[in-house]
Amino acid sequence: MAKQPDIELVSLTKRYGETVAVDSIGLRIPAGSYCCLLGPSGCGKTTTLRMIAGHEEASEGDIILGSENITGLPPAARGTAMMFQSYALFPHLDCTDNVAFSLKMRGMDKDTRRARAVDMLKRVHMDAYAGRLPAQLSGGQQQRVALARALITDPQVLLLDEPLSALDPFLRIRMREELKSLQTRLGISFIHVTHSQDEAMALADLVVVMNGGRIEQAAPPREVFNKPASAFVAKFIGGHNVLPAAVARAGTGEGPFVAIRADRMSVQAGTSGEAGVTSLHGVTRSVEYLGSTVQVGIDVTGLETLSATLTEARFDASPVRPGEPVILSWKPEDVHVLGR
Ligand SMILES: Nc1ncnc2c1ncn2[C@@H]1O[C@H](COP(=O)(O)OP(=O)(O)OP(=O)(O)O)[C@@H](O)[C@H]1O
Repeated sequence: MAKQPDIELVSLTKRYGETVAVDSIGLRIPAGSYCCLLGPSGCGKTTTLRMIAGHEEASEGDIILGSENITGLPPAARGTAMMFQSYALFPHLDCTDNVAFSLKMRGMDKDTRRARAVDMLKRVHMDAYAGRLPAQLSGGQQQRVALARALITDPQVLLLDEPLSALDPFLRIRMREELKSLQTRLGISFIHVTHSQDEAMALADLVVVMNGGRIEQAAPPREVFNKPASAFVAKFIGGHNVLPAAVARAGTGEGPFVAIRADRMSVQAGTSGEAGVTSLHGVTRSVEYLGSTVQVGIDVTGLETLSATLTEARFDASPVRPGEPVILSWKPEDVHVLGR
């Protein structure tokens, strides 16, 4: 296989009038990565993706693929392909012709392009449906055809904008696994926009957390979870309590906040004893049974509601009820000082 290229964004910016949708971002995506752009609505994920695809002109900055600056190239000349939502399939064309469409545009003869389309349909396990119209397929099957249609041009980078959002939860997880295995088999980079933390954590080699047009953190999923760079990342990723450093007595001058994983918290009923360096008095607000874990919400005066995620066994050994006073504690080594 030819060496796949890295993709690099250099001071990439997009302005719409007064609105700065993407604010001078810098990012290197190593060849063969599964990269997820993650963030809340309006943070600039889609605009970034569309600039990489060439569907949106950059206001400033560069997009480099391997050694080539592709910033000014038209979409079809970039070596990228965008997977559009399944409803963008042509309703009057069967799966084979939908997938072969861009090859037709490139002037490839009918037999060759249909053979290549069927080959691509095989890769996404849809060759048995090659002669069906999109309306005769389930949502998940349509997604696979849309995927084959994007991959038929042999892109070096596949761009996906919320590809799983229209699917039901069961199918979403199945398609998620298929996307990952397809990316691994093809060995090309996928850049996937999502607002789902779970999706990004499950799929990505590189999670890029965006906020207000900027990149808050770009790192492998475990690093984002265990060492969030900022209070925003810790809160957005979830599973953390963000506390003022002074409250956690961790005021080291490095940042105003600390994060402590919710599954590293202990909860004890009662009020006895002083709140120490690693504990706080609070009142149980909620107890949610989630199957293998129990989520306990705790109100502490002056702070946002904190949470503790306990295994069912730990909870059962020392159960607490809503309204009950509790002591919430943690180990000093579980305190992660946030940079900002
Ligand atoms: N064509 C446009 N004209 C003006 N403003 C735009 C345009 N497209 C996007 N924006 C603005 O740019 C910002 C980033 O939008 P973008 O669609 O990239 O966000 P997003 O993170 O993908 O959000 P979502 O998850 O809701 O799709 C938003 O403030 C949005 O209102």
